[in-house]
Amino acid sequence: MSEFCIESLTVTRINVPLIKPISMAFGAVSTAHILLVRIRDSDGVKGVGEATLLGGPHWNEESAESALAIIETYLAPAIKGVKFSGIEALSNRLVSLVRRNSLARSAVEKAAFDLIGRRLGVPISDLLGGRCRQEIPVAWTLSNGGAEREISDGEEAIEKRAHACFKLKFGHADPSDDIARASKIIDHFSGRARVIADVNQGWDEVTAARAFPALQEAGLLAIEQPLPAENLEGIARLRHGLGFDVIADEAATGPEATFKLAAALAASAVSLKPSRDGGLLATKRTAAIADAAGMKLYGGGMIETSVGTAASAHVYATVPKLTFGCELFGPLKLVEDIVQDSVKIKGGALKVPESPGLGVEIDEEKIARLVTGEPITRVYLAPFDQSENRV
Ligand SMILES: O=C(O)C[C@H]1C=CC(=O)O1
Ligand SMILES: [Mn+2]
Repeated sequence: MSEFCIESLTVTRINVPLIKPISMAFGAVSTAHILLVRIRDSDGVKGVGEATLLGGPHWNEESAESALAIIETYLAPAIKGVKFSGIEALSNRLVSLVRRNSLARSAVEKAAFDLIGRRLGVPISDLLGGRCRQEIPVAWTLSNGGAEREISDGEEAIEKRAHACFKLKFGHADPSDDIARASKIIDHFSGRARVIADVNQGWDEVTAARAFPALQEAGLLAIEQPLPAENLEGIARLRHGLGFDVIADEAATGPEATFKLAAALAASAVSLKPSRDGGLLATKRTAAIADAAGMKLYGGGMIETSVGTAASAHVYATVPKLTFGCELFGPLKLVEDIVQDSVKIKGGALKVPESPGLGVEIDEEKIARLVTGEPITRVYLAPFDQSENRV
Protein backbone atom coordinates (compact mmCIF):
# COMPACT_ATOMS: atom_id res chain seq x y z
CA MET A 1 0.00 0.00 0.00
CA SER A 2 1.22 3.48 -0.78
CA GLU A 3 1.99 5.82 2.11
CA PHE A 4 -0.89 7.72 3.70
CA CYS A 5 -2.15 9.01 7.05
CA ILE A 6 -5.55 9.51 8.72
CA GLU A 7 -6.24 13.21 8.28
CA SER A 8 -9.52 13.62 10.09
CA LEU A 9 -11.66 11.83 12.66
CA THR A 10 -15.10 13.03 13.68
CA VAL A 11 -17.61 11.56 16.11
CA THR A 12 -21.35 12.00 15.65
CA ARG A 13 -23.78 11.23 18.47
CA ILE A 14 -27.13 9.83 17.44
CA ASN A 15 -30.04 8.57 19.52
CA VAL A 16 -32.26 6.08 17.72
CA PRO A 17 -35.40 4.82 19.51
CA LEU A 18 -36.14 1.10 19.50
CA ILE A 19 -39.44 0.06 17.89
CA LYS A 20 -40.27 -1.73 21.18
CA PRO A 21 -38.28 -1.40 24.39
CA ILE A 22 -36.25 -4.46 25.41
CA SER A 23 -36.40 -5.27 29.13
CA MET A 24 -33.07 -6.43 30.50
CA ALA A 25 -32.00 -7.28 34.04
CA PHE A 26 -30.88 -3.68 34.66
CA GLY A 27 -33.92 -1.91 33.15
CA ALA A 28 -35.81 -1.32 29.92
CA VAL A 29 -33.72 -0.17 26.97
CA SER A 30 -35.76 2.04 24.67
CA THR A 31 -33.05 3.95 22.78
CA ALA A 32 -29.79 3.00 21.05
CA HIS A 33 -27.11 5.57 21.87
CA ILE A 34 -24.83 5.58 18.87
CA LEU A 35 -21.39 7.06 18.35
CA LEU A 36 -20.50 7.16 14.69
CA VAL A 37 -16.77 7.53 14.04
CA ARG A 38 -15.85 8.82 10.60
CA ILE A 39 -12.28 8.99 9.35
CA ARG A 40 -10.75 10.27 6.12
CA ASP A 41 -7.24 9.63 4.88
CA SER A 42 -4.77 11.85 3.03
CA ASP A 43 -6.03 10.44 -0.30
CA GLY A 44 -9.65 11.31 0.55
CA VAL A 45 -10.74 7.72 1.25
CA LYS A 46 -13.31 7.42 4.05
CA GLY A 47 -14.17 4.87 6.71
CA VAL A 48 -16.97 4.62 9.28
CA GLY A 49 -17.30 2.73 12.56
CA GLU A 50 -19.95 2.48 15.26
CA ALA A 51 -20.17 2.05 19.00
CA THR A 52 -23.70 1.58 20.30
CA LEU A 53 -24.38 1.87 24.00
CA LEU A 54 -27.56 0.64 25.62
CA GLY A 55 -27.93 3.78 27.71
CA GLY A 56 -25.56 4.71 30.53
CA PRO A 57 -22.99 2.45 32.18
CA HIS A 58 -25.54 -0.30 32.91
CA TRP A 59 -24.66 -3.10 30.49
CA ASN A 60 -20.96 -2.67 31.23
CA GLU A 61 -18.84 0.19 32.55
CA GLU A 62 -18.98 2.30 29.39
CA SER A 63 -21.51 5.01 28.56
CA ALA A 64 -22.04 7.16 25.48
CA GLU A 65 -20.52 10.07 27.38
CA SER A 66 -17.41 8.17 28.44
CA ALA A 67 -16.85 6.61 25.01
CA LEU A 68 -17.19 10.02 23.36
CA ALA A 69 -14.67 11.56 25.76
CA ILE A 70 -12.20 8.69 25.27
CA ILE A 71 -12.37 8.91 21.48
CA GLU A 72 -12.14 12.69 21.29
CA THR A 73 -9.59 13.23 24.04
CA TYR A 74 -7.26 10.24 23.76
CA LEU A 75 -7.75 8.26 20.56
CA ALA A 76 -8.31 10.89 17.86
CA PRO A 77 -5.23 13.04 18.59
CA ALA A 78 -2.99 9.98 18.64
CA ILE A 79 -3.91 8.69 15.21
CA LYS A 80 -4.53 11.93 13.30
CA GLY A 81 -1.68 12.82 10.96
CA VAL A 82 0.36 9.72 11.86
CA LYS A 83 1.66 7.56 9.01
CA PHE A 84 -0.62 4.54 8.72
CA SER A 85 1.28 1.26 8.94
CA GLY A 86 -1.48 -1.35 9.28
CA ILE A 87 -4.56 -2.19 11.34
CA GLU A 88 -2.74 -4.49 13.80
CA ALA A 89 -0.36 -1.64 14.62
CA LEU A 90 -3.21 0.86 14.90
CA SER A 91 -5.27 -1.44 17.10
CA ASN A 92 -2.26 -2.11 19.31
CA ARG A 93 -1.60 1.64 19.58
CA LEU A 94 -5.19 2.20 20.73
CA VAL A 95 -4.75 -0.48 23.45
CA SER A 96 -1.51 1.10 24.63
CA LEU A 97 -3.19 4.51 24.87
CA VAL A 98 -6.42 3.43 26.50
CA ARG A 99 -6.97 0.43 28.77
CA ARG A 100 -10.39 -1.25 28.52
CA ASN A 101 -12.93 1.29 27.10
CA SER A 102 -13.48 -1.32 24.40
CA LEU A 103 -16.52 0.24 22.76
CA ALA A 104 -14.60 3.45 22.14
CA ARG A 105 -11.58 1.61 20.71
CA SER A 106 -13.71 -0.70 18.61
CA ALA A 107 -15.50 2.18 16.85
CA VAL A 108 -12.16 3.62 15.70
CA GLU A 109 -10.78 0.23 14.65
CA LYS A 110 -13.96 -0.58 12.66
CA ALA A 111 -13.61 2.74 10.80
CA ALA A 112 -9.98 1.86 9.97
CA PHE A 113 -11.07 -1.55 8.64
CA ASP A 114 -13.74 0.10 6.48
CA LEU A 115 -11.21 2.56 5.09
CA ILE A 116 -8.56 -0.10 4.32
CA GLY A 117 -11.17 -2.38 2.73
CA ARG A 118 -12.23 0.50 0.48
CA ARG A 119 -8.61 1.37 -0.38
CA LEU A 120 -7.92 -2.22 -1.38
CA GLY A 121 -11.34 -2.85 -2.93
CA VAL A 122 -12.11 -5.87 -0.72
CA PRO A 123 -14.73 -6.62 1.94
CA ILE A 124 -13.47 -6.58 5.53
CA SER A 125 -13.99 -10.33 5.83
CA ASP A 126 -11.15 -10.76 3.27
CA LEU A 127 -8.83 -8.78 5.58
CA LEU A 128 -9.73 -11.13 8.46
CA GLY A 129 -8.83 -14.39 6.75
CA GLY A 130 -11.76 -14.80 4.36
CA ARG A 131 -15.24 -16.20 4.77
CA CYS A 132 -16.32 -19.61 5.95
CA ARG A 133 -19.94 -18.71 5.16
CA GLN A 134 -21.90 -16.10 3.18
CA GLU A 135 -24.95 -16.13 5.48
CA ILE A 136 -25.30 -16.34 9.26
CA PRO A 137 -28.43 -17.68 11.03
CA VAL A 138 -29.97 -14.89 13.16
CA ALA A 139 -31.84 -15.25 16.45
CA TRP A 140 -34.59 -12.81 17.47
CA THR A 141 -34.94 -11.33 20.96
CA LEU A 142 -38.34 -11.52 22.65
CA SER A 143 -38.65 -9.29 25.68
CA ASN A 144 -41.76 -7.23 25.99
CA GLY A 145 -43.53 -8.67 28.95
CA GLY A 146 -45.36 -11.97 29.13
CA ALA A 147 -45.39 -15.24 27.24
CA GLU A 148 -48.53 -14.50 25.21
CA ARG A 149 -47.21 -11.29 23.65
CA GLU A 150 -43.79 -12.78 23.09
CA ILE A 151 -45.28 -15.86 21.41
CA SER A 152 -47.21 -13.63 19.03
CA ASP A 153 -44.03 -11.57 18.36
CA GLY A 154 -42.16 -14.82 17.73
CA GLU A 155 -44.82 -16.07 15.31
CA GLU A 156 -44.65 -12.78 13.41
CA ALA A 157 -40.82 -13.01 13.29
CA ILE A 158 -40.99 -16.59 11.94
CA GLU A 159 -43.56 -15.63 9.34
CA LYS A 160 -41.60 -12.58 8.17
CA ARG A 161 -38.04 -13.88 8.36
CA ALA A 162 -38.02 -17.56 9.38
CA HIS A 163 -35.94 -17.21 12.56
CA ALA A 164 -35.08 -20.58 14.11
CA CYS A 165 -33.78 -19.27 17.45
CA PHE A 166 -35.24 -16.88 20.02
CA LYS A 167 -33.46 -15.10 22.83
CA LEU A 168 -35.39 -14.29 25.98
CA LYS A 169 -34.19 -11.60 28.35
CA PHE A 170 -34.30 -12.73 31.98
CA GLY A 171 -33.59 -11.00 35.26
CA HIS A 172 -36.07 -8.11 35.16
CA ALA A 173 -38.88 -10.34 36.49
CA ASP A 174 -39.04 -12.76 39.36
CA PRO A 175 -37.01 -15.90 38.47
CA SER A 176 -40.07 -18.17 38.82
CA ASP A 177 -41.95 -15.94 36.34
CA ASP A 178 -38.99 -16.06 33.94
CA ILE A 179 -38.96 -19.88 34.14
CA ALA A 180 -42.72 -20.18 33.58
CA ARG A 181 -42.51 -17.77 30.63
CA ALA A 182 -39.57 -19.63 29.09
CA SER A 183 -41.31 -23.02 29.48
CA LYS A 184 -44.41 -21.78 27.64
CA ILE A 185 -42.36 -20.23 24.83
CA ILE A 186 -40.07 -23.28 24.45
CA ASP A 187 -43.13 -25.58 24.31
CA HIS A 188 -44.93 -23.37 21.83
CA PHE A 189 -42.02 -23.19 19.35
CA SER A 190 -40.85 -26.77 19.89
CA GLY A 191 -39.50 -28.26 16.65
CA ARG A 192 -39.48 -24.85 14.94
CA ALA A 193 -37.19 -22.61 17.02
CA ARG A 194 -34.78 -23.11 19.92
CA VAL A 195 -34.57 -20.75 22.91
CA ILE A 196 -31.60 -19.05 24.61
CA ALA A 197 -32.11 -16.99 27.80
CA ASP A 198 -29.88 -14.01 28.66
CA VAL A 199 -29.79 -12.95 32.34
CA ASN A 200 -27.31 -10.08 31.85
CA GLN A 201 -25.60 -10.88 35.21
CA GLY A 202 -28.94 -10.58 37.02
CA TRP A 203 -28.88 -13.67 39.28
CA ASP A 204 -26.78 -14.87 42.18
CA GLU A 205 -25.51 -18.43 42.44
CA VAL A 206 -28.37 -19.72 44.62
CA THR A 207 -31.02 -18.23 42.33
CA ALA A 208 -29.34 -19.84 39.33
CA ALA A 209 -28.96 -23.20 41.13
CA ARG A 210 -32.70 -23.21 41.81
CA ALA A 211 -33.62 -22.18 38.27
CA PHE A 212 -31.33 -24.45 36.24
CA PRO A 213 -33.06 -27.85 36.76
CA ALA A 214 -36.43 -26.40 35.69
CA LEU A 215 -34.87 -24.71 32.65
CA GLN A 216 -33.12 -27.95 31.66
CA GLU A 217 -36.41 -29.82 32.05
CA ALA A 218 -38.12 -27.18 29.88
CA GLY A 219 -35.60 -27.77 27.07
CA LEU A 220 -33.60 -24.51 27.12
CA LEU A 221 -30.78 -24.48 24.57
CA ALA A 222 -28.42 -22.18 26.50
CA ILE A 223 -28.26 -19.53 29.21
CA GLU A 224 -26.18 -16.38 28.77
CA GLN A 225 -24.31 -14.63 31.59
CA PRO A 226 -26.50 -15.78 34.49
CA LEU A 227 -24.12 -14.51 37.22
CA PRO A 228 -22.09 -11.32 37.59
CA ALA A 229 -19.11 -11.34 35.22
CA GLU A 230 -16.58 -11.65 38.06
CA ASN A 231 -18.08 -14.82 39.52
CA LEU A 232 -16.23 -17.44 37.49
CA GLU A 233 -16.16 -20.01 40.32
CA GLY A 234 -19.94 -19.80 40.72
CA ILE A 235 -20.53 -20.68 37.07
CA ALA A 236 -17.95 -23.48 37.22
CA ARG A 237 -19.86 -25.00 40.17
CA LEU A 238 -23.24 -24.61 38.44
CA ARG A 239 -22.05 -26.12 35.16
CA HIS A 240 -21.14 -29.46 36.67
CA GLY A 241 -23.37 -32.01 34.90
CA LEU A 242 -25.59 -29.32 33.40
CA GLY A 243 -27.58 -30.32 30.29
CA PHE A 244 -27.51 -26.99 28.46
CA ASP A 245 -24.80 -24.53 27.47
CA VAL A 246 -23.67 -21.55 29.52
CA ILE A 247 -22.63 -18.66 27.26
CA ALA A 248 -20.26 -16.01 28.61
CA ASP A 249 -21.01 -12.47 27.45
CA GLU A 250 -20.18 -9.63 29.86
CA ALA A 251 -17.41 -11.84 31.33
CA ALA A 252 -15.74 -12.48 27.97
CA THR A 253 -14.12 -9.09 27.53
CA GLY A 254 -11.56 -10.23 24.96
CA PRO A 255 -8.85 -12.87 24.50
CA GLU A 256 -7.32 -12.68 28.00
CA ALA A 257 -10.67 -12.87 29.80
CA THR A 258 -11.72 -15.74 27.53
CA PHE A 259 -8.51 -17.61 28.37
CA LYS A 260 -9.38 -17.20 32.08
CA LEU A 261 -12.95 -18.38 31.48
CA ALA A 262 -11.65 -21.48 29.74
CA ALA A 263 -9.11 -22.22 32.47
CA ALA A 264 -11.77 -21.80 35.19
CA LEU A 265 -14.31 -23.94 33.23
CA ALA A 266 -16.63 -20.97 33.72
CA ALA A 267 -18.50 -21.23 30.38
CA SER A 268 -19.15 -23.82 27.70
CA ALA A 269 -19.72 -21.15 25.02
CA VAL A 270 -18.75 -17.55 24.31
CA SER A 271 -20.77 -14.75 22.75
CA LEU A 272 -18.45 -12.81 20.44
CA LYS A 273 -18.78 -9.02 20.27
CA PRO A 274 -16.32 -6.65 18.60
CA SER A 275 -17.68 -3.72 20.64
CA ARG A 276 -17.10 -5.52 23.95
CA ASP A 277 -13.75 -7.00 22.85
CA GLY A 278 -12.18 -3.76 21.58
CA GLY A 279 -12.45 -4.44 17.86
CA LEU A 280 -12.57 -7.04 15.12
CA LEU A 281 -9.01 -8.26 15.66
CA ALA A 282 -9.69 -8.84 19.37
CA THR A 283 -12.87 -10.74 18.47
CA LYS A 284 -10.94 -12.92 16.06
CA ARG A 285 -8.45 -13.80 18.85
CA THR A 286 -11.26 -14.33 21.35
CA ALA A 287 -12.89 -16.78 18.94
CA ALA A 288 -9.62 -18.67 18.44
CA ILE A 289 -9.04 -19.07 22.18
CA ALA A 290 -12.62 -20.17 22.87
CA ASP A 291 -12.54 -22.63 19.99
CA ALA A 292 -9.19 -24.07 21.10
CA ALA A 293 -10.70 -24.61 24.57
CA GLY A 294 -13.62 -26.55 23.07
CA MET A 295 -16.14 -23.78 23.73
CA LYS A 296 -19.00 -23.11 21.32
CA LEU A 297 -19.40 -19.70 19.70
CA TYR A 298 -22.32 -17.30 19.29
CA GLY A 299 -22.22 -14.06 17.29
CA GLY A 300 -23.42 -11.44 19.79
CA GLY A 301 -25.00 -8.07 19.05
CA MET A 302 -25.58 -4.69 20.73
CA ILE A 303 -28.65 -3.54 18.75
CA GLU A 304 -26.44 -1.67 16.33
CA THR A 305 -27.30 0.01 13.02
CA SER A 306 -26.20 -1.61 9.76
CA VAL A 307 -22.72 -0.11 10.27
CA GLY A 308 -21.87 -2.00 13.48
CA THR A 309 -23.95 -4.98 12.34
CA ALA A 310 -21.97 -5.31 9.10
CA ALA A 311 -18.66 -5.05 10.99
CA SER A 312 -19.67 -7.93 13.28
CA ALA A 313 -21.05 -9.95 10.36
CA HIS A 314 -17.70 -9.73 8.54
CA VAL A 315 -15.74 -11.13 11.45
CA TYR A 316 -18.36 -13.79 12.34
CA ALA A 317 -18.29 -14.95 8.71
CA THR A 318 -14.59 -15.80 9.13
CA VAL A 319 -15.00 -17.90 12.31
CA PRO A 320 -14.84 -21.60 11.33
CA LYS A 321 -17.36 -22.89 13.89
CA LEU A 322 -20.24 -20.60 14.86
CA THR A 323 -22.48 -23.17 16.53
CA PHE A 324 -25.28 -20.88 17.72
CA GLY A 325 -25.34 -18.50 14.73
CA CYS A 326 -25.73 -14.83 15.66
CA GLU A 327 -28.09 -12.18 17.00
CA LEU A 328 -27.31 -9.46 14.47
CA PHE A 329 -30.91 -8.24 14.22
CA GLY A 330 -30.06 -4.68 15.41
CA PRO A 331 -31.30 -2.66 12.41
CA LEU A 332 -34.69 -4.41 12.58
CA LYS A 333 -35.21 -3.28 16.19
CA LEU A 334 -34.51 0.40 15.43
CA VAL A 335 -37.10 2.88 14.15
CA GLU A 336 -34.58 3.95 11.52
CA ASP A 337 -31.28 2.71 10.11
CA ILE A 338 -28.53 5.13 9.05
CA VAL A 339 -27.44 3.53 5.79
CA GLN A 340 -28.82 3.63 2.27
CA ASP A 341 -29.53 -0.12 2.08
CA SER A 342 -29.77 -1.97 5.38
CA VAL A 343 -28.09 -5.35 5.80
CA LYS A 344 -30.44 -8.07 4.53
CA ILE A 345 -32.02 -10.60 6.89
CA LYS A 346 -34.27 -13.20 5.35
CA GLY A 347 -34.80 -16.93 5.44
CA GLY A 348 -33.59 -16.82 9.06
CA ALA A 349 -30.15 -15.56 8.07
CA LEU A 350 -28.17 -12.39 7.57
CA LYS A 351 -26.40 -12.00 4.25
CA VAL A 352 -22.83 -10.80 4.81
CA PRO A 353 -22.32 -7.64 2.67
CA GLU A 354 -20.06 -8.09 -0.35
CA SER A 355 -18.93 -4.60 -1.40
CA PRO A 356 -15.54 -3.22 -0.30
CA GLY A 357 -15.02 -2.28 3.36
CA LEU A 358 -18.09 -2.75 5.53
CA GLY A 359 -20.20 -2.98 2.39
CA VAL A 360 -22.75 -0.39 3.56
CA GLU A 361 -23.08 3.29 2.66
CA ILE A 362 -24.17 5.78 5.29
CA ASP A 363 -27.10 8.08 4.51
CA GLU A 364 -26.24 11.65 5.52
CA GLU A 365 -29.86 12.82 5.41
CA LYS A 366 -31.00 10.16 7.84
CA ILE A 367 -28.09 10.93 10.14
CA ALA A 368 -28.83 14.66 10.08
CA ARG A 369 -32.45 13.92 11.09
CA LEU A 370 -31.37 11.71 13.98
CA VAL A 371 -28.79 14.03 15.52
CA THR A 372 -30.77 15.63 18.32
CA GLY A 373 -28.02 17.38 20.21
CA GLU A 374 -29.74 16.27 23.38
CA PRO A 375 -27.73 15.06 26.33
CA ILE A 376 -27.54 11.31 26.30
CA THR A 377 -28.24 10.22 29.86
CA ARG A 378 -31.90 10.89 30.10
CA VAL A 379 -34.51 8.75 28.56
CA TYR A 380 -33.56 5.17 28.51
CA LEU A 381 -33.94 3.54 31.89
CA ALA A 382 -37.49 2.67 32.81
CA PRO A 383 -38.14 2.67 36.55
CA PHE A 384 -36.98 -0.60 37.99
CA ASP A 385 -37.82 -1.68 41.50
CA GLN A 386 -34.80 -3.39 43.02
CA SER A 387 -36.24 -3.49 46.52
CA GLU A 388 -37.93 -6.88 46.25
CA ASN A 389 -36.29 -10.03 47.42
CA ARG A 390 -36.23 -12.06 44.23
CA VAL A 391 -34.97 -15.45 45.40
O1 LIG B 1 -26.49 -9.76 24.67
C1 LIG B 1 -26.68 -8.70 25.25
O2 LIG B 1 -26.53 -8.67 26.47
C2 LIG B 1 -27.00 -7.44 24.51
C3 LIG B 1 -28.39 -7.27 24.15
C4 LIG B 1 -28.58 -6.81 22.81
C5 LIG B 1 -29.62 -7.46 22.25
C6 LIG B 1 -30.03 -8.42 23.14
O3 LIG B 1 -30.94 -9.23 22.99
O4 LIG B 1 -29.24 -8.38 24.24
MN1 LIG C 1 -25.83 -10.88 26.53
